[in-house]
Amino acid sequence: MADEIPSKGILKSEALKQYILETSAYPREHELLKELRKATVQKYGNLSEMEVPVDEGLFLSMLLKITNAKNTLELGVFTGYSLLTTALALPKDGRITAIDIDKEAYEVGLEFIKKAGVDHKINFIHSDGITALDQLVNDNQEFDFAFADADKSNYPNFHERLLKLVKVGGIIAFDNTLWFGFVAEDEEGVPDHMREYREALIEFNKKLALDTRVEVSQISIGDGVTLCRRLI
Ligand SMILES: C[S@@+](CC[C@H](N)C(=O)[O-])C[C@H]1O[C@@H](n2cnc3c(N)ncnc32)[C@H](O)[C@@H]1O
Repeated sequence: MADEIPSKGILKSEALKQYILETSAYPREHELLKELRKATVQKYGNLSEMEVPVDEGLFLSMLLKITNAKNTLELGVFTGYSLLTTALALPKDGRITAIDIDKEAYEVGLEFIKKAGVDHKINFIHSDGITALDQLVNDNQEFDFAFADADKSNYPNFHERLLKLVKVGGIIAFDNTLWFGFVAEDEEGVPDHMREYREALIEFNKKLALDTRVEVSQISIGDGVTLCRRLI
């Protein structure tokens, strides 16, 4: 199929990816995350590649715990793999504001979120990201952590708003910043439907590198997560 998504990852080989998943990630994956992953494949087939991979989920979960995050924001929910991961990682009184234009996909995951007993932590906003973020800025909301995983061409616009919403010292994490490794490949080798985001992410990565308002660390997990710690 022309619009198929390649298998996610930037590792040297598919075998190494499988090694990581089978040795340390799958054995640690919460039962309901496993169920959600299966239900997503069943309903969405190859599009289930949009979910954060299991090893990245474990990384995000640990990051939330070591930073003692309590009030978080998620942009780009899909069926909720990263959302359920976050909800499981946060303390009992933790809160996640989750934004997506696609409510149907969120509802696929909601069943598993409820089964896990963490739905009370979630405030789902069915909206386009920019509109919802502008509203949160107007309402003077403040977050400890934000995970951005919606449309990649909007990352610069999300970033400006997230810098107002995440507290100084808090983390903004941008997913897919190495875009299946395509950011380091010539455009000719990139499937047509993935070129726009490749270009956008190349520009965004350059911008972030020069952005003195944040400390930046490019994590080579999944297909790249960039952590920005707000400095001012
Ligand atoms: C890569 S998926 C998110 C995957 C999710 N984090 C997970 O772990 O399963 C991207 C999601 O962003 C949503 N999206 C894309 N553009 C958006 C926008 N401008 N505003 C809000 N949501 C958007 C899509 O509907 C899709 O569900």
